[in-house]
Amino acid sequence: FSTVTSSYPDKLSESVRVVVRCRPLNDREKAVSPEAVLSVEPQLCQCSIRRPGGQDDPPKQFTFDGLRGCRLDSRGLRDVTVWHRLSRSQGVTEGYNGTIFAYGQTGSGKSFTMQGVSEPEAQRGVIPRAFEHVFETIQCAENTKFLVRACFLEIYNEDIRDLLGNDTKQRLELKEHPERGVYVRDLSMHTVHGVGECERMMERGCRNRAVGSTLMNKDSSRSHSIFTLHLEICRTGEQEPCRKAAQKLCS
Ligand SMILES: Nc1ncnc2c1ncn2[C@@H]1O[C@H](COP(=O)(O)OP(=O)(O)OP(=O)(O)O)[C@@H](O)[C@H]1O
Repeated sequence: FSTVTSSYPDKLSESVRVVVRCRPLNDREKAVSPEAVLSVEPQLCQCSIRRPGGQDDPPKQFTFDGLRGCRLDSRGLRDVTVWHRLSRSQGVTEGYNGTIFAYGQTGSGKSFTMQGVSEPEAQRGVIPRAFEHVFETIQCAENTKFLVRACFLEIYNEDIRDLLGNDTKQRLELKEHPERGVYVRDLSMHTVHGVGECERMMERGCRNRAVGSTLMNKDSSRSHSIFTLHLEICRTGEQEPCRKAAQKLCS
């Protein structure tokens, strides 16, 4: 995607960036009201919402750091760039902490956006793209050693569970340490060496997630999950201490 230009800037002074994704109407929504009330202008990162039936009312307009529409045609390719860059934009391999999380009502496409599907390429999620980015960067890095460890937890009804632990039903405690900050006690950590290992852990953890059903989404997850990659970055032959950074991927 690197040759495709995008209005989504590479370097922003803001530490928080908001990218909006609009999903196509599903069959239930089309049956209720086939009228499209949302229009998007990805180049301007703007979307407009019209009141249903209010043809004469001016639409409400919103601007974000990036925007991806529903279509996956040739123009959609440019929109994919936004997604691709989002998953690459976090500087975890340079020692900066980062979080990517999806926010929206049930059925809006949070899991689909974060996890996605392997085919077509354009529908791959932010999480697999972020795995690739981290390990591609590690492979290309010179004079630097990396230790990568993963953990995966679920928050469901205020309870925290370790999706990769020996006992995935056990409730874990949230603690705070003056140097470490907020952490989950007894959360298991797993050393990972590549994208395949991360994907297998993700699959294993997802099988242990609580899945419910809502009127708006028959596969509703009803819970939040956080997959974290913890990196230790050591420059070989230098005296400076190793840096630590974490990339959190939430859905
Ligand atoms: N961009 C998209 N294109 C096509 N289908 C989509 C898209 N986004 C979501 N969907 C479909 O919409 C349904 C709901 O998506 P998803 O499960 O990701 O929602 P969610 O926001 O995670 O919901 P919940 O909070 O209830 O878990 C799924 O069947 C998914 O395949």
